[in-house]
Amino acid sequence: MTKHFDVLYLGSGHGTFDGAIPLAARGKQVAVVEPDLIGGTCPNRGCNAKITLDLPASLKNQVDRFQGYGLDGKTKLDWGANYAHERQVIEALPTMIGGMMQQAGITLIEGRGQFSDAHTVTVNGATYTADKIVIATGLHPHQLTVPGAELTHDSSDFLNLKQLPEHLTIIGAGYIALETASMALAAGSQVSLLMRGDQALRAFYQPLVEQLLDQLVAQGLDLHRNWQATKFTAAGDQVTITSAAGELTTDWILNATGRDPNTADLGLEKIGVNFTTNGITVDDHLQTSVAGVYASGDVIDKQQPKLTPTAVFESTYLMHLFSGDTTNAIKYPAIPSVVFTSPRLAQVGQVPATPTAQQHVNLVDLKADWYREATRDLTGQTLTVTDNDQHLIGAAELSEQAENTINTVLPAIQYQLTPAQREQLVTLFPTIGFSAWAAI
Ligand SMILES: Cc1cc2nc3c(=O)[nH]c(=O)nc-3n(C[C@H](O)[C@H](O)[C@H](O)COP(=O)(O)OP(=O)(O)OC[C@H]3O[C@@H](n4cnc5c(N)ncnc54)[C@H](O)[C@@H]3O)c2cc1C
Ligand SMILES: NC(=O)c1ccc[n+]([C@@H]2O[C@H](COP(=O)([O-])OP(=O)(O)OC[C@H]3O[C@@H](n4cnc5c(N)ncnc54)[C@H](O)[C@@H]3O)[C@@H](O)[C@H]2O)c1
Repeated sequence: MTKHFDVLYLGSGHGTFDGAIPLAARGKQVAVVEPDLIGGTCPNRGCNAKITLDLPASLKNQVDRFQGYGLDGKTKLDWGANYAHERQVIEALPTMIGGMMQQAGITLIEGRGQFSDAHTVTVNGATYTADKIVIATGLHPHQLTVPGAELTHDSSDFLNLKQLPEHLTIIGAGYIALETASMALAAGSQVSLLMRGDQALRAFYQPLVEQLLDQLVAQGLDLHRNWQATKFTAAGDQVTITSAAGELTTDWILNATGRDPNTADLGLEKIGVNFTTNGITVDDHLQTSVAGVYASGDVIDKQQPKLTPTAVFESTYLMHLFSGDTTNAIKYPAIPSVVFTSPRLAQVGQVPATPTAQQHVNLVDLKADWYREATRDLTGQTLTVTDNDQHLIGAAELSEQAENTINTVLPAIQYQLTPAQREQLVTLFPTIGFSAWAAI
């Protein structure tokens, strides 16, 4: 017998569960289809796994900076123990998230979903119908097409390494490439990073990106610009990478050249859901080209960064839409982003390469703040961008605590606080929050 639901989600990541759980708790009949680990990329092979491995790496760098300033004796990162801790932290997450869904009354269906019509999905031969179906199938690592590409590895493979290679080579210059380089350098690997062009982290404020690259090079990064791999060849236990610029032989290669939307084999063409190579096309209510079929999270073709906070915001919006709380179009807030390198690079809002007459840019050295002297965090900068009425409209920072600076100033941007209103918000002293608030 075909089971019918109010809402059925394809995928169980943040694009689904942050909205699906409260939706089911409000009495809607909800189903979630998932072929893999419950919770999707972020908990299992993304944010949570990565940050657990990174925290000791960034802490090690902080301890190193305090040598001769109150600490005596450098520390060593034990990758095997770091990996074991990562597993301990993340292994329980699928059961925890699945338990929260079941407790709310959600039916979990194991398997890969495929549309047979706009209201019907088949999973392992069984048929399920729903008034509304949400496609939240996320992304998968981009595959290189040059000969020998099967000799490279993806970010999940890296997060599962019990032991780091002596010489790691990373292809790409985005989030995953730089975060992995930062961790591996702290763990003592030799790291080469091959940039296809001349710019890393294209969406970020480039003067700060260049400072970040300088700092990683100072930590030992072997950085090659304009170096495009044309071939990979096995060389004993190693792999040789060929490019027009020369050859490089290495122990292990991370392909960090981006992630592509999971739009294949869903039956989208059959039911008429439009999509591009960047994801599923949606309107301002996250509805696809087919009535009753929605999309949420990374799989959407959008301008906003494909991050967990964006996926959480979208799944929560859909929960309100499906519950009848709103009929309004989605209105995205200022969405912050951070690269978890050491130092971190974080930003939010407008960070113009060439400011207009309405954008006033102020770039200040961390050194100007006494608290950064106390934290031995002295080499980055803080960027603030204000409009003609002194509202904060953008901010960025390169520092070990940049994520906390940007989190602190978010309300000033989102609610367009005036200088007088900002004065009414008093932060703890001495903290990074105080420094951040003082900077705006
Ligand atoms: C290494 C790495 C580190 C990251 N670090 C951060 C970070 O620090 N901060 C941050 O904000 N973001 C980070 N991200 C991005 C973040 O993980 C994603 O933005 C987030 O997971 C998006 O959630 P989602 O639900 O849209 O997709 P996913 O979490 O990818 O979930 C999609 C789910 O759909 C399932 N699925 C696929 N096809 C089907 C089908 N046919 N039927 C049913 N289910 C299907 C998949 O198995 C998957 O579980 C990171 C990503 C990676 C890869
Ligand atoms: N801290 C975070 O929030 C975080 C961390 C990791 C991943 N993520 C998310 O995961 C996703 C994927 O991250 P990513 O770093 O793989 O993608 P990305 O888009 O950030 O970077 C891809 C990089 O690969 C390069 N590239 C593309 N094709 C190439 C080729 N053929 N040869 C060489 N270089 C090539 C690009 O120029 C770019 O530098 C993003 O959506 C990102 O938002 C976020």
